[in-house]
This record gives sequence, structure tokens and C-alpha cells, in this order.
Amino acid sequence: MKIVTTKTMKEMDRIAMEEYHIPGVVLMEHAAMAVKKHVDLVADKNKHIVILCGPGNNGGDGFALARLLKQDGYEQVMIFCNVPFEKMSHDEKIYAAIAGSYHIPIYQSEDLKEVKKMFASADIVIDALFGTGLSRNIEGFYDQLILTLNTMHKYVISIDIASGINGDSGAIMGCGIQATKTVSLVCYKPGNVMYPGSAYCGDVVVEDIAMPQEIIAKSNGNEVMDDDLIASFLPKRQAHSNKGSYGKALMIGGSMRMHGALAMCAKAALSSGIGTLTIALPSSIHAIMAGKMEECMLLPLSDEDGYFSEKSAEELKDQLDLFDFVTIGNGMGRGKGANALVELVLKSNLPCILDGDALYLVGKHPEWLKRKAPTILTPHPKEMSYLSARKLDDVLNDPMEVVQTFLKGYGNITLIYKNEHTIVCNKAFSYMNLAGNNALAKGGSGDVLCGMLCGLYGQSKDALKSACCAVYVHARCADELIKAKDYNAILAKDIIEESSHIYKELRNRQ
Ligand SMILES: NC(=O)C1=CN([C@@H]2O[C@H](COP(=O)(O)OP(=O)(O)OC[C@H]3O[C@@H](n4cnc5c(N)ncnc54)[C@H](O)[C@@H]3O)[C@@H](O)[C@H]2O)[C@@H](O)CC1
Ligand SMILES: Nc1ncnc2c1ncn2[C@@H]1O[C@H](COP(=O)(O)OP(=O)(O)O)[C@@H](O)[C@H]1O
Ligand SMILES: [K+]
Repeated sequence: MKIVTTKTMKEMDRIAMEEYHIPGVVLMEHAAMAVKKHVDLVADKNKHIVILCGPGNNGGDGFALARLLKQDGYEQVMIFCNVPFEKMSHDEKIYAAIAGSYHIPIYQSEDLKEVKKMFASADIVIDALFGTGLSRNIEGFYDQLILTLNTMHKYVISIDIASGINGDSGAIMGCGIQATKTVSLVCYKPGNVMYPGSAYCGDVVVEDIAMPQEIIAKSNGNEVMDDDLIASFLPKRQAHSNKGSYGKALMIGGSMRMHGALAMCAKAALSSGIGTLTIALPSSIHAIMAGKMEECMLLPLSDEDGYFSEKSAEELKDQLDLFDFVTIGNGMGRGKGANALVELVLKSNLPCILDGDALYLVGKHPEWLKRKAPTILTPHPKEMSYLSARKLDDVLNDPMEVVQTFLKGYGNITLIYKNEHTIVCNKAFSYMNLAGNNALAKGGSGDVLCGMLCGLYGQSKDALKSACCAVYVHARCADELIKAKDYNAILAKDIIEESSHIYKELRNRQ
């Protein structure tokens, strides 16, 4: 399953119509059939269904749905449409004419009291006002209509995307319909899975509209992570192997204030299959970590006030060659010592995973990222803002644009943009994770993710696949944990424990 931008979706529609000679009304008919399935799930034939139709093909889907419902014996179907016939899209006109022939009532009004009455009588409201063609903020009567509907807490099914939501960014364009469910056509659109749009779209289901599979396969878009995809990415463990087969990792991080971040990262790496793990840490936390960690080696470096001192990079320099790759950043702080270590690591030829404070530090020296070795960055929105030197609002409003523009400037970078729906991408491929929940919105869960990534990268040495596996398994753990525990009570360490079950489940699919 893919997530495609509205531009790509329009291009797919064009190819279907012009190159595959599928008339637009055929696609529209299938769109209506797909939505009807979801009406059938919740409505009896005597329920009162109000379909709001706008000026474009989204409205056309609404008119087509009205015919199908009527045809199937739904007794109380009505359309609300304030668009004059001559201003409708070409295919919408066809279905509007058909709806007229079926004597489906088409109601038109700009009187809010009347509209409120109409909504009050509805059991289900279908939102076919705007789809991927929304091009400007919603104002005037549509704004009033939407706000009125939202106050009435009706069961609302949006077609393609909740009207008012920007299909590409999820931003609210003036106002947005609060849908119970959204039937997204052919693919997900970024706007129906990304906040705040996701909160308006309700439960999102993707339905086929007889779009040729070839067109979908060739389209540009984020692949959505699922069990089968991630099982195929999960590194295999061979009978004839030894610890050297699964990666020699150097993990650099920690400070007197934040040794927990490092410990969780290390534990997650160990539980995610790393061959050997050596932790470079400020000497002041050596004893603490030695008490916590048994399966890894410790490499204390010189310390100043509980943080790495500037000398620590010099001490580590000659030892870097002993390792296959480095993970750096967790709990290390942003001082001069940490800065020197990030510089040392990025100027080496080793593959490198950067997390936490290392992302902040490299944001001040983006030239360090111009390197050939694989580099995996794991920013949350604020860290993405440091890295890209863009405003936090820009990142939040259109992360895909910010991330892709950022990647263009560098070579071998894989980026994990962490958020409610995390994106994993490099210049050529892009994946989105829709699993997970707000139990992960707690200090420490990012450290666990970084550790999982370390363990998986060590095994496969494939940046993109290991990043996808780490993100997905991490999120699936949270989804599994909330079945038995409350969101409040799930701790980062629980994710590490749960990961064993999720790895096993995915491995059984291999
Ligand atoms: N052949 C196709 O292109 C298909 C399209 N489909 C449906 O068509 C939708 C896309 O259709 P369209 O491209 O016609 O776009 P929309 O139906 O989303 O609306 C476009 C129309 O809305 C107007 N508009 C945009 N923003 C507005 C605003 N803020 N206030 C008032 N008017 C505004 C535009 O001027 C244009 O007339 C999809 O979301 C999907 O539901 C499906 O029927 C499948 C096939
Ligand atoms: N509301 C949420 N829903 C799903 N996942 C979330 C949510 N909030 C945070 N996460 C996930 O939790 C992790 C938090 O990482 P980060 O912010 O780096 O935490 P930390 O500072 O503890 O390391 C990321 O993987 C992120 O995708
Ligand atoms: K809609």
C-alpha cells in the first residue's frame, strides 16, 4: 500500500483515463462502490443519508454514491449541493443528471438554520465536498456548513479525504470536516495520515477503484510499512555464523545527567541482535554502567564535570578502526567534548547512526554530513529543524518537502523523521509507518529506537531496511503493549522486552 501526493494521484488518474482509456466515470463509479461498502457496514436501508457534494469530482463521487444507494433500496437518500449545474466538473454533471433521473432530492440552501435541521435528521453524512482538488482556504458558506456539521457529532464518512484538509501536508485549510471514517481512494494521501489532518479523517481505510495495478506500482510515493514488508526486510540469522557476522558496534554517549538514555539504547541494541557492542562513555559513569550492563564492553573516555571532555576524541581516534560502525548521541550533551566526538566519527569512513544531541551538534556543522559512508539520522521535528535550518513550523507543516529538500544536499544519508507517523527515506525510497501510539511519546522511547536500529543495522548493514525494521518493530511493540497496559504505564524498557515477541512474529513470516 502506498501514500501518494495529490499531484501523483492526479497523474495516476490521468494515465488511467488517457493511456489506459478508462473513462473517468468508470473510476468514479468504483469510488462510489467502495464508499457504499462502508455505508452498508453501518446503515440499514431506512436510515437517513445526507450526501454533501462540492464542485469537483469528489462531489461527483457523492452523486454516484447517491445513485448506488437508491438502486440498492436505501429509502432516504438526499443530496446537499450548492453548486450550479454549469459549474460542476464534467463527470460530476453526468452523475448529477443521473441522480436527478432517479428523483433523488437535491437540496440547495445558504440558510444555516435549514442546514442544521437537515443535519439533525441525518443518520449518516457523506462528505463529498472537496477531495484532492482543494486549492485554497475554505471560506464563506462552506466554512459555516462545516463548522455546523462538526458541532452535531454525526457519523460522517469522508470520501478520499476530510474536506478542508490539505491532501499533501495534513494542514487545515481554514476549517475541516470532522469525519468518523475516511475512505481514501487507491492510496493513502499524506494529508489523511499526518497530523492534524489525521485527527480530522477519523479511521482511514484505503479502497481500490479499479486503478490498474501497473499504474500504482510505477507511481512515486511512500510505501506504507506492514508486517509482510518488514518481515522481508528483517535480517536473517544463519546457522553458520558467529558474533562477527552480526556487527561490531561502537556506541558513544551518556553523561552523569543522562546515563539512562545510553543504557536503554544499549539494551535495545543487545535485544535486537547486535554481534558485539562496545560503549564509549565519560569515565564518571563507568561504574554505573558497569552495574547495569553485562553483555557489552565499556570504553571509558576522559570526563569533565560528568560529560565527555575535549580530550576524549583524541583518546578514541586510534580505536575507531576496531569497529564496523558507530552509534553516537544518546544522552551525551552538547558540550565541546561531544562536539569533538561527533566530528571525529563523521570524518571517519565508518557508517554512522546519529541520534539525540549528535543531531543538534551536526546541525551546526552540516558540512560534516558530506561523507561517502552510510549515515543514518533519526531526528524528531525539532531536530529536523536544526538539521535543515528550517523553522519548526515549516517542518511540521510539510515534513516531506523539508526532508526531501534536505536529502538533496547530501550523499549517502538515510533519514528517520520521527513523529506520530514516522517517515524513513533516502533520496530514492520513502516509507511511512502508521503503527504505534502515544505511549511512545515519552522520554527514552527514541533511545530505544536508536538501539534497535543499531542492532538491526549491525546485522544487515542495510541502512534503509534496518531503519524501516527498527521503526516498525518499535511501533508495533507499543501497539501490542496497549492491549494489556494503559498508555500511561508503558515505559521505554517495556518496548525492549516486547520486541522479542514482535521479532518472533515477523520472523515466522519469513
Ligand atoms: N478521474 C478522477 O480524477 C477521479 C477523481 N476522483 C475524486 O475526485 C477528487 C478530485 O477531484 P477534483 O480534482 O475535481 O477536485 P475536488 O473535487 O476536490 O474539488 C475541486 C473543485 O473545488 C474547487 N475548490 C478548491 N478549493 C476550494 C475552496 N477552498 N472553496 C471552494 N471551492 C474550492 C476548485 O475550484 C474545483 O472546482 C478526488 O479526491 C476523488 O474523490 C474519483 O472520482 C476517482 C476518479
Ligand atoms: N503520539 C505518538 N504516536 C506514535 N509514536 C510516537 C508518538 N510520539 C512519539 N512517538 C515515537 O516515539 C519516539 C520518540 O523519540 P524521541 O522524541 O527521540 O524520544 P527521546 O527524546 O525519548 O529519545 C519516536 O520513535 C516517535 O516516532
Ligand atoms: K471529501
